Amino acid sequence: MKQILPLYFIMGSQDCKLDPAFTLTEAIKGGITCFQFREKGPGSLQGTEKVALGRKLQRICRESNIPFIVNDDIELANTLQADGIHVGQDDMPIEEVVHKFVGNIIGLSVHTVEEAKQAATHNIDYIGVGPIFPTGTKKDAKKPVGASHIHTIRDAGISTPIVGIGGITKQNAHHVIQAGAEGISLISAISMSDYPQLAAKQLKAILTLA
Ligand SMILES: Cc1ncsc1CCOP(=O)(O)O
Ligand SMILES: C=C1C=NC(C)=NC1=N
Ligand SMILES: [Mg+2]
Repeated sequence: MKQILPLYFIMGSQDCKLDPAFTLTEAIKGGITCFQFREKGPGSLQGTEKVALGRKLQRICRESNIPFIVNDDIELANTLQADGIHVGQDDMPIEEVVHKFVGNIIGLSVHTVEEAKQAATHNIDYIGVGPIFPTGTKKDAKKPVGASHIHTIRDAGISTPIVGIGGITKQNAHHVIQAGAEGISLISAISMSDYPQLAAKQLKAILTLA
C-alpha cells in the first residue's frame, strides 16, 4: 500500500476539463501512484459508454503499471478485472464486497472515527477519510472534518492505511500527510488543470517535502 497510496488520482469524464485519456496519461507522467475510475453524478457516462471509457483508462494504467481501481460498481470492477474497488458507507456492505470482488485492493470511504473503527475489523486495504477540506466536486459531500481528524483516527489506535480526500490542493496537501495519512486522493486539482502533468508533479514534490 505504501507504494500505491501517496498520490491517488480519482476521475470520471464528468470531472475532466480536457480529454480524460489525455489527462490520465499526463497525470501518470507527472507521478500519480494510483488511479480510480469514478464515473458518477451529473454528466457521467452510463452503460456501454462507461465500460468503454473504463477499458480505455485501464489500458493506459496497465501500460505504466499503475493500479486501476473502480468506484462503487462491483459488476464493472469484476468485468474489467480491476486491481481494486472503492466503496462508500452506503454502497454494498463491505463483507459482501470482500466476498464478491475478484481483485485484490479494497478501499472504503470513512467519515467518522466510529466508521474507521468498523473498517479496521474487516480486511480492508485502505480507508479514504474525508472530506478533509470543502469540495465542490462531490455534490453530497459531508461536512469537512479537517486534517486533524486523521490524527484523531490515528490516536484511536487505528493503523489502517489512510488517504485523505476532499478539496486537497498543492496549497494544503502537506497538512494531510503531516496528520498521519499515507497519501492524498483528489480529483479536481488534476482533472480540472490545463497542465495535468505539472499539477501531478507539483503535488508529488510536496509529498516528498511533507
Ligand atoms: C469523492 C469524494 N469523497 C469525498 S470528497 C470527494 C470529492 C473530491 O474531489 P476534489 O479532490 O476535487 O475535492
Ligand atoms: C469517496 C471516496 C473516498 N476515498 C477514495 C479514495 N475514493 C472515493 N471515491
Ligand atoms: Mg460510493
